[in-house]
Amino acid sequence: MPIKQIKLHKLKMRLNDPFTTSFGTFQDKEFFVTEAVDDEGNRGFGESVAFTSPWYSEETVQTNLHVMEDFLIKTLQENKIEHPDEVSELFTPIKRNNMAKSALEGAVWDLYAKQKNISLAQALGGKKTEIDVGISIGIQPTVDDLLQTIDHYVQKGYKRIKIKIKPGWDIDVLREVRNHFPDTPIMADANSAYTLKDIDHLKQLDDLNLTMIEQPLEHDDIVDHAKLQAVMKTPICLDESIHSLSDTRKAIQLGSCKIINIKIGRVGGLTEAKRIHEYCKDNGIPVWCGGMLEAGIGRAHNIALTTLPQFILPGDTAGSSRYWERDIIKPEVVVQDGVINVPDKPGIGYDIDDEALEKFAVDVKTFNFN
Ligand SMILES: O=C(O)CCC(=O)C1=CC=C[C@@H](O)[C@@H]1C(=O)O
Ligand SMILES: [Mg+2]
Repeated sequence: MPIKQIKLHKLKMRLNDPFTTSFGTFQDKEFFVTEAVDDEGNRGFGESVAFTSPWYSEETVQTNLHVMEDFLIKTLQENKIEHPDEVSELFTPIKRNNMAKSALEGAVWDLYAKQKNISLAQALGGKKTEIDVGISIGIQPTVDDLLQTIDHYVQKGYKRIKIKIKPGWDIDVLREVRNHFPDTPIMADANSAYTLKDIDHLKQLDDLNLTMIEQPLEHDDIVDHAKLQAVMKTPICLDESIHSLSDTRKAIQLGSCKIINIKIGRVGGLTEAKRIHEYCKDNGIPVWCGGMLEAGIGRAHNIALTTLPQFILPGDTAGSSRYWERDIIKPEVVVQDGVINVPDKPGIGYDIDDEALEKFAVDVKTFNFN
């Protein structure tokens, strides 16, 4: 699948609304659309997910650019790739920087699927033709705002509601939510806002029939989470702690969690995401596909991954309009009654809106291959 050229389109897009988590609030999103072109003119696309500040992980838009242009693209230029699974192997000597790796690997996967004239879902081995999705709601100004926002999305049929929590905005708020929505699948994402000192406080969550509590403790912990899971009925789901199949194996063996949130960028790409999926399937661990407020290309990759069988819980892949007035793909991702129909066109299955790509681009770098 010889690549002739890689392009890094740096985009800046404004979210419809500010997004608040236990770390803070932002509304402008900068990221890279990666483009891999072959000598037949096929174009494969990926999308980076690191934010402009290192609050979710150690990576940022700037570190992604540095590692892609100074290391990863060189590695792709120096090696002939026959299958996208080879990319993560080639990138192994470069430590961590998973989001940079994933952004480029995603473009290679999309290019490969287009060259084979199959959908990305088929290339990954996925069989589902539609996927159930939930929605993630950032921290709201008041409980009433939260209840109204939840009601809006429950009426739209989203299959699960994810609520951000942090000390001072947790048990009472969730109790209020549960009173208003007694039968709706509800989960909470703490983004590492608690420690084991909060163990008794967190155990109150067990009365609220949550589907899970996501990443309650430190962003790189699996030992304390095992201690917490041992005394909590509510399943713990790990997000930030899981960067690889190796982390997954250790977390499952230690009993640190009962559910894994797989984010393609966080684990270094689709090949590693597939490996984590297979391990969880073999060990009876449900997985779901997390989100990083992606634009349409990242959303399309998440949809393709979610067609694999162990993605049995609704993920965070909402419709494009959840975040964007205008997306960079055509058609946009649409959710109907909490369901997305998986596109069966070659590759990611959505066309790139080149006009939108140009409109939101603040810089484009081109790397030619010999
Ligand atoms: O992309 C989406 O719709 C979900 C986004 C989301 O919930 C998150 C994105 C990034 C960090 C966190 O705030 C949170 C998460 O941890 O899953
Ligand atoms: Mg999370």
